[in-house]
Amino acid sequence: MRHALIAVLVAGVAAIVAGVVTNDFYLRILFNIGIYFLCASGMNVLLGFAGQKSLGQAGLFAAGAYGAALLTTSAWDLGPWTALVLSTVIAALCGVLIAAPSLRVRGPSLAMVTLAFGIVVEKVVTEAEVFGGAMGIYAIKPLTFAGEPLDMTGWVWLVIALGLVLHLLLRNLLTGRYGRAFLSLQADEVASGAVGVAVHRYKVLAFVIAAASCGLAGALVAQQNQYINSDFITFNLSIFILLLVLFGGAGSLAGPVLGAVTLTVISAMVARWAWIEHFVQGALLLFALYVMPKGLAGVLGGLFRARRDAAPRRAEAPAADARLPLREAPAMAGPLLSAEGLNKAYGGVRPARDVSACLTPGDIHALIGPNGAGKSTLINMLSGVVRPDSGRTLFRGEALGRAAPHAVCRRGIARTFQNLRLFRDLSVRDNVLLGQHARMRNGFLSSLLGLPLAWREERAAEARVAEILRFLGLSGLADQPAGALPYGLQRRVELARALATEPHLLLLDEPAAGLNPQETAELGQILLRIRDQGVTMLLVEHHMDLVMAISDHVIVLDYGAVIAEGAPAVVQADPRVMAAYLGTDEVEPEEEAEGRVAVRA
Ligand SMILES: Nc1ncnc2c1ncn2[C@@H]1O[C@H](COP(=O)(O)OP(=O)(O)OP(=O)(O)O)[C@@H](O)[C@H]1O
Repeated sequence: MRHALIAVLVAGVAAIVAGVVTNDFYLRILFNIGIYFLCASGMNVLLGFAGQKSLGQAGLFAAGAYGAALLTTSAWDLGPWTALVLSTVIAALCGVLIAAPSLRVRGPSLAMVTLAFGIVVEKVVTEAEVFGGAMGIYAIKPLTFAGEPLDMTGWVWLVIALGLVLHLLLRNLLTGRYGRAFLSLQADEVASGAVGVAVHRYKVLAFVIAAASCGLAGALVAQQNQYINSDFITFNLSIFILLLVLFGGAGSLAGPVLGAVTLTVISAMVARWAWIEHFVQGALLLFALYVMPKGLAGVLGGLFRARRDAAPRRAEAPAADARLPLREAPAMAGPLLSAEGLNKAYGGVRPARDVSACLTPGDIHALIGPNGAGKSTLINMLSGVVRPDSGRTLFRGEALGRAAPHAVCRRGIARTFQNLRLFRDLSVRDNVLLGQHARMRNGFLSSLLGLPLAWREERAAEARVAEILRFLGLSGLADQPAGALPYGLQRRVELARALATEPHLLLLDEPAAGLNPQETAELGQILLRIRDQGVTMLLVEHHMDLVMAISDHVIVLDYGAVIAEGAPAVVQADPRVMAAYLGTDEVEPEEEAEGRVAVRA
């Protein structure tokens, strides 16, 4: 509520200023601030939250502007308000178009593709007859109120009102489930999919939001000016929109307003010297990138934030009475998971050769084998990160097929990674809340509108996360950035995040890697408690003491094939296992006869 009140207050003050000012030049500056704020708000979702770099926003601005122009001047002859809505929708659809490459390319390549989109649109609107060529389109219908076209003050009030509504809607969206999902995309797409975020869908959504807000701004500009031509649609505009977000503070809710106000005023001040305007923009971009990586919002936030006491960096003892949240599921007979004849080859390397395995529910299964045996590859195939070349996996009796990682997670398989994949800049709580992503029922509209369902789901997820943190002794660290914790605790946070998906099956890829002996022993106790609460586990581990102490069933891989499996003691005594670990094909007959073969890591 406090945030909403401040936003209403700022908008109210701006509206009063607009009501008092009579000078058309100043009113136009206020109008431009509103227009750039709309562009920056959407772009902030795309760049600041989802981390997708787009240099083609001018093309989306054009989609809105020319959409409004054509809809009100051509044979359609629609009313200006209808045209405003439809042109925003057209721009949003164009957003889907430029989102498509983002599903295949990333980083600089994506920036290049979006840049090309902007250039193509610029050329098309300059050359094509339907867009009026270089002359553009005239006599666009302006918006009206009570039958009268809006005057300049009316236009400013309108953009303030639209800006306020957009800000409050995006604030609802970004402070909950959707905002966390966007941030997870920016941090690590693989981990994002593994916690149940539909990576492609969320990328497209971020592009659509940015496109719709830019298109809305474009349509408003066309309707206010009552004409549009290709001079509006320049590469410079795309850079300016990017700069608005970077300078204001990417990923901050206050960033767009700070960027829009500062840069519009600076632009207006230097506008009379066109050559200086571009120079100033370039200099500001460099300044923002090098001196204030978090933009103005970051600088101001640093000034006003009270100094925090040195944060505790130690976990407390796990709470014995804490209960993990578990998903309801009908009881089933038979194995929880069975892999049948899985094969995978990377060129000449074959990390999976006809691998079959059966995981009974309620047990800790260990997957061991020498380095390069194919353990991680098997975990990757079971979690949807890697597609097997052949074979199939049945989970709870149903084939996993070619399910993507987020879909596998939704079915009840969670995982951790050999090389930690935490969302390092997010707090421990947010990391674990991301684990709850697929368990929450609030969709896009209820989140955007801040409906009670969204609040209820958020509160319920927070309560479940608090219980998981208690279970693992991490409650005192909930507000710490995950990346700032000692390594052993980061491993525990990753485990907490996986548990928050409420899995039936937990795949743990070397959870004890990098832990000291005491931490390894504590981990063993935690895994036993997790099993006792009903979660089945498949554990890849090199620490044989841990494996032998806690596993109910051990599978041994060598050169991508299962060479032994069974109870720990049986596997320990298997000569083939010994041979695999020692790198020999032979085992001394008397050793085998005496059962003296021990597995060593
Ligand atoms: N994406 C890939 N491209 C090419 N080769 C790969 C790929 N992923 C794995 N491999 C190869 O497959 C083999 C098995 O790798 P994998 O990581 O599954 O083994 P591992 O048993 O988990 O090993 P470690 O215990 O060292 O982690 C290795 O030779 C590895 O180099």
